[in-house]
Amino acid sequence: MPRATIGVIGGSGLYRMEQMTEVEEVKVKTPFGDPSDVITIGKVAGVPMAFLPRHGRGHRINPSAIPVRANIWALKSLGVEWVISVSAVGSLREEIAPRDLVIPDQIFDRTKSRVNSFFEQGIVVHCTFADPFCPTLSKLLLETAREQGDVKVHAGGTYVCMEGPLFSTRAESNVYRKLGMDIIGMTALPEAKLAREAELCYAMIACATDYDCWHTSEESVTVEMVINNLSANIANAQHILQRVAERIPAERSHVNCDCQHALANAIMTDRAQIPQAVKERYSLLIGKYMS
Ligand SMILES: CSC[C@H]1O[C@H](OP(=O)(O)O)[C@H](O)[C@@H]1O
Ligand SMILES: Nc1ncnc2[nH]cnc12
Repeated sequence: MPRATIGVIGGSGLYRMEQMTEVEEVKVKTPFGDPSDVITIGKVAGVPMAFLPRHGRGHRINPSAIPVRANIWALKSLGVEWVISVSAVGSLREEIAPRDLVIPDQIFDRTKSRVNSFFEQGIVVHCTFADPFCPTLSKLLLETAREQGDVKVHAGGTYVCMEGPLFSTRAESNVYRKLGMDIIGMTALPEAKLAREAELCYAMIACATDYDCWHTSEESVTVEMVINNLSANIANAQHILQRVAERIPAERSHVNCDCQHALANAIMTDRAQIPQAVKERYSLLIGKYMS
């Protein structure tokens, strides 16, 4: 299997990495079923990168049905340490206009029916999740995005993750604004949680495509609106991915961030009481903590 330390999860509008060379397609099997699609591994700006479209090519998978555990597990098993999510979002702020980019720093959970953890039975794990995005990777994305010049980039912001697939009501949209949320989407969770449990550094390029439905002088969000604004957004995001690839440290162990040690103090269960079968099932994630 080819390997890469950088993984990109493409959202709405990003189903392939056009600038990737030496491309190989890999089908990864995981204990949690098949990922959303084959993973393409190749080089971007000479740097190995893995790419997975979260809704599958052709946008076949609903936000609530994305096999997120399989996606994150598959990336981890290919050697990925850094995950960049590209996501379409609605704006809940006047100053975040459609086609702007946001590098968010917080998430608020409004999902209802999602599996949020790898760990089911036989082991109890509580990871710290106060800061859901990796500060190191977010800073790199922000600096790189700011060099784009022709696009407005917002530093930080709270992404409210709704269940979907319908967009919000106007009442919900207004409440999110009052609560201090900045952008809205349907996919950051459980992706960010599972990335944390897998000790991956996870950050997001959020592409604002619409003003959701709170804005009194703009039309309420439609898929057509999202698609029209996405093409410009995705072109910008692809440039950023190309530039950031060269800047991501080759050796993550030299970086001062907690993501890579997320399980170090999180496993509650007495090691002697974790069944051998559970240790083996999760060895990709917990193996280094079991000896
Ligand atoms: C097509 S608009 C709604 C859709 O777009 C976003 O997806 P992603 O985060 O994968 O770019 C949003 O979360 C919804 O899934
Ligand atoms: N307004 C919106 N609500 C939820 N997800 C979105 N993705 C893009 N725009 C969105």
